[in-house]
Amino acid sequence: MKPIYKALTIAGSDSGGGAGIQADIKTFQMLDVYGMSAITAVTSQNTLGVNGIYDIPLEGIERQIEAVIGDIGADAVKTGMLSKPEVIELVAEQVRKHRISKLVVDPVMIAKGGASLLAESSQDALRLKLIPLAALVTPNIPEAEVITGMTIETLQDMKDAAVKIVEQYGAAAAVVKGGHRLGDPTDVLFDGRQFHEFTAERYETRHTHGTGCTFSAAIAAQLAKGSSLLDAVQTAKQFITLAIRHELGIGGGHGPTNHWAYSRRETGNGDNTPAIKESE
Ligand SMILES: Nc1ncnc2c1ncn2[C@@H]1O[C@H](COP(=O)(O)OP(=O)(O)O)[C@@H](O)[C@H]1O
Ligand SMILES: Cc1ncc(COP(=O)(O)O)c(N)n1
Repeated sequence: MKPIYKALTIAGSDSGGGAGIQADIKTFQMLDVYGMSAITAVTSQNTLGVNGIYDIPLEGIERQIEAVIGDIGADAVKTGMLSKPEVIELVAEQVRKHRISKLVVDPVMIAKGGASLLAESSQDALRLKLIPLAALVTPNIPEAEVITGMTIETLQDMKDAAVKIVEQYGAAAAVVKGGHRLGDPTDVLFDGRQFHEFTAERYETRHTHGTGCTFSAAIAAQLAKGSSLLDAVQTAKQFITLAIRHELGIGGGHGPTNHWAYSRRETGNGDNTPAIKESE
C-alpha cells in the first residue's frame, strides 16, 4: 500500500473557501496529501472582503495541535493567519515540542481587500520566535518589507530580503514572491547557499484571493511527501500558476483560484504544465 503523507495547517478559516484553512486543505488534497487543521481564528469573509474576525482561545488552538500531532502525526506543518503575539508564541512552542522540522511559515499580514490579519504587535514575535524555526518562509513583497524593514523594488532587493530572512533571522530558506511587482511574476528562493528564480507569465485577473495560502500549502504538501525544497517550490509555482490561469470567476470581488486545475492539467480540464523559467 502507498504510504499516507500528512500535513497540518495552523491558520484562519475563510468562510468564502478561497484562502486560509480552506485553501490549504483543498491544496493538500489535490496533491494527494492528507490534510488536517488547527484553526486560529474564524473569519466571515467572501470575495468582497473580511467583515468579521473571531479569535479562537489559546487553549483551543493548543488542543487542536496536540490532538492532531499526538495521534495522527504530521509530515509537514504550515502556518497562515496567526494574528496575535500569544498565538505565534504558542505555535513556536508546539513546533519545538514536537520537533517539527518541515515548517513552512507564510507570514500572512493583510487580506487582499485590505483587512489586517496580523496585529502590529505580532511582528517581533514572528521575526524572533517563529521565523528561526522555519524550513521556509514565504512572504510577498509587502510582508518581506515589514519583516526586514527594507524597501523592495527590484529583483536584487528581493534577493537581499531573502538573504536577510535567512542569515539575520535564522530561517533555513526564504522565497520572496513577486506577484506584487509589475510584469511576469518572479519568485526568488534563497536556500542558504544559492538563489533560484521562478518566473511564470502574468495572467491579468482580479481573482487572486488565496494565492499566497495556496502556494505555501502546495510547498508544504510536497515537502510532506519527501520532495526537496527546490522541487517543492517548482511544483507549487506550477500549481498556483494553473490555479490563477483557470480562474473560477466566483463572487463579485477578488475571487478564489482554481484548486482543481493542476491535477486536471493532462486530462483536458486544465492546461499543459505552464512554462516556468527557472534560473539560478
Ligand atoms: N497575476 C498573476 N499571474 C500569475 N502568477 C501570479 C499572479 N499574481 C501572483 N502570482 C503568483 O502567485 C503566488 C503568490 O503571489 P503574491 O501575490 O506575490 O503573494 P500573496 O498572494 O501572498 O500576496 C506567487 O507565486 C506569484 O508569483
Ligand atoms: C483566513 C485568511 N487567511 C489568509 C488570507 C490571505 O489571503 P491572500 O492569499 O489572498 O493574501 C485571508 N484572506 N484569510
